[in-house]
Amino acid sequence: MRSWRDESSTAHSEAFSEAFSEECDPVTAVTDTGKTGGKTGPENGEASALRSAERGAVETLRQGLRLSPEFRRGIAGTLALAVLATLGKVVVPVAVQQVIDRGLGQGAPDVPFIRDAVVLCAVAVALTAVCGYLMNVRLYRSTESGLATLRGKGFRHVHDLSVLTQNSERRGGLVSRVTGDVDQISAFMQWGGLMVIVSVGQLLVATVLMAVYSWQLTLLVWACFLPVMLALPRFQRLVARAYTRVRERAGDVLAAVSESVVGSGVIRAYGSEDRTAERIDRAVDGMRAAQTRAQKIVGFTFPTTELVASAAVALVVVAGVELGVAGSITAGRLIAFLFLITLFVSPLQTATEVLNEAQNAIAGWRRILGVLDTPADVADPENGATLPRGPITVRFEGVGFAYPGGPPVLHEVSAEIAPRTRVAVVGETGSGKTTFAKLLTRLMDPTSGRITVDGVDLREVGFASLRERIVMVPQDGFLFDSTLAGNIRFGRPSATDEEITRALTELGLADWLDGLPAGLDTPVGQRGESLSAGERQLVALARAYLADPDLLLLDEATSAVDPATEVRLARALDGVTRGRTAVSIAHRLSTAEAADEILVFEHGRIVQRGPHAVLAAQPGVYADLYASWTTATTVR
Ligand SMILES: Nc1ncnc2c1ncn2[C@@H]1O[C@H](COP(=O)(O)OP(=O)(O)OP(=O)(O)O)[C@@H](O)[C@H]1O
Repeated sequence: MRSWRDESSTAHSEAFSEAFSEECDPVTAVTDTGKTGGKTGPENGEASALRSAERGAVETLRQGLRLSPEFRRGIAGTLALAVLATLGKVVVPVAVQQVIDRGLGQGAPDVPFIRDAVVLCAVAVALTAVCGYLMNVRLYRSTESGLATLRGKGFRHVHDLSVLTQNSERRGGLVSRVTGDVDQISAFMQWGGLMVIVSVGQLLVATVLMAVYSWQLTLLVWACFLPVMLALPRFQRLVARAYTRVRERAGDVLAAVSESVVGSGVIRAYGSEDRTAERIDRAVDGMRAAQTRAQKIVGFTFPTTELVASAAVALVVVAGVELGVAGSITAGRLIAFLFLITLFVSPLQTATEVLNEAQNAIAGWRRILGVLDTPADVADPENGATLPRGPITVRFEGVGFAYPGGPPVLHEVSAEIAPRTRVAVVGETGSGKTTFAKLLTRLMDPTSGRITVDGVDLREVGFASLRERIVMVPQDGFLFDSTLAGNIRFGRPSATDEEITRALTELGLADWLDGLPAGLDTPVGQRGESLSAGERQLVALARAYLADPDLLLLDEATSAVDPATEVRLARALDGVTRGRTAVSIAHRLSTAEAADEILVFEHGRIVQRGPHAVLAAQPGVYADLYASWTTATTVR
C-alpha cells in the first residue's frame, strides 16, 4: 500500500523536472543539426491545454485509457483475481462463526468439523494471498506497458511540435508533462484504480454478509459510518489543496537551489551569498510548514475512522448481546460480525488517499492529452519529393511570416540564392534574419508566399531528404555530455574515428585536436562546459561538415573569442562552406566581406543586396552597419 509520503516525493520529482528541464533543453539539442522537424501551427499549446481542461473527468479517463490500450489488456482476469482476493477476506469471519456455532455448539466440541474448518480456512487464506500476488503482478505489467506507450507517444509528440509551440509552452513544462504527469497516472493505475474497485467490492461483500448475520446491527454500523462517508469528499478536497501547496513550496525550494547552483558565479562575484542562503532558508521553511500542515490534515483521517470504528464495535457489542439474549443472533454470528466491521472500515481509511490519487491522475491525463492534442502541422508530406544531391538553388517568392498572434515580421521577401554561393544575411537586431533562416530549414512555414529548393516547394520535400540536404548550425551548438568524437559524430552517426580525424584535418583543426588531452576521446562535459565558447563552435562546424549538406545555414555566434581560436574558426568556416550553398547570419565584418552576396534586412524586408565592396560604397543600412563594425573593431 502506498503512503502519503509518496505524495510528497512525487511533488519533489515534479518540481525538480520543472526546475531543471529548462537547463537540459532537449529540444534545442536535437534541432541543432536540423535532424528533427519543427512544426508550426495556427493553434498553439495554450489553446489545446484550454480545451483539455474543459474535458470532464470521465471523458478524460476514457480518452486516456484509449491512448494506451495496454492498460485494459487482461483486465477481466485481473478483476476476477481482485474479486477472489476480496471474497477470500470473508473466509476467516465465516469460519469463526461456523466453528463457534457448530464446532463448539452444544455438548462436546466437534473436533473433526473444527479441524476441517481450520484446514479449509488456511487453504482459502493461502489462495487469497496467491490471488492478491497475481493480481498485483498483472496490474503492474499492464500499467507499465501502458505508461511506456504514453511516455513514448508524449516524447515523440513533443519533438514534433513546432518551435513556436515549444516557445509558448515552456519547454520545461512540456518535459514535465511526459515525466511528472505520467508518474501521477502511474500511482493511480498501479494501486488506486483497482483499490477503488476492491474497496467498493469489500464494502458490499462485508455489508451483505453482515446483513445475513443481523440486519439490525448492519443498520447500526451504517448509521455510525454514514457521516464519515459524507464528509470524505470535502476532506479529500482539503488534502488535495494541502498537497498542491506542498508541491508549490517544493517548486520554490528547487527553483531557489537550482538558480543558486547555475548562477553561483554571479552570486560570488557580487558577494550575495547571504541573500541567496536566506532565500533558500525561506523556501525550505515554507516547504516544512506546508508539509507539516498537510500531514496534520492527513493524520486526521486514520484516528477519526478508528474512533468511529471503536464506537461502532462498542454499540454492536451492546446491541448484539441484547439481540443474543432475545435469541435473534448466535454468539458465533456476533463475533464474526465484529470481524466484518474491520473489513468494512479499511476501505474508508484508504478512501481519501485513493480519491486524491484519482484526482491527480485525471489532472495528469488532462495535461498529457493537452500536449497530444496540440497539432503538429508542419508535417512530413506523404510521398514527399527526394532532392538529388548537388549544390542547391533557393528561391524565396513573396514570403511573408507572422508569429501566432503577433504582427507580420517578414514582408514580401523575394530572393534567389544561386548554387555554390556564400550569402551573408545582415541587419539590425529584430530585423527578421533568424526568422528567414528558420523558414529556410522548415522549422516553420511561411504565412504567405513560398520557398523553393531546386524548384520544389519546401513543403513538398520529404523530411528525410530535407534534413540530409539542409543543415543549420545554430549560434550556440548544443553539445552532449560525451566525448569530442561522440559530439561530432552526431552529424553522421556512421562516421569512424578516422573519418572524424580527417574531417578535422580538412577544416585545418588538426593542431587543435593534437593539443586536446585525450584527442577525440576528450570528454566535453555537460553542454560542452569543458570547452571554451570558440571550441564549442569548432565542434558544431565539424559536425555540420561531417553531415555534408548541400545547403548550410550558419547562425554566427556573437561571442568574442581569442585571436588563435578566431583564426581557427575562420579557417573552419571557409572549409565547411566551400563548394556548397551557404547562408550565414553574419555578426562579423569578416563574414560579410568574404560573402559572394549580402542580403540586408530591415524591418522584415530585404532593403539592399550585393557584394560587400558595392554596398559599403553606397549610403544605406549596410554602410551604417559597416561603420559600426569598423568602429567596434578599432575600439577593441
Ligand atoms: N518565437 C517568437 N514569437 C513571437 N515573435 C518572435 C519570435 N521570434 C522572433 N520574434 C519577433 O520577430 C521579429 C524578428 O525576429 P528575428 O529573431 O528573426 O530577428 P533577428 O534579425 O534574427 O534578430 P537578432 O539579430 O537579435 O537575432 C522580432 O520583432 C522578434 O521580436
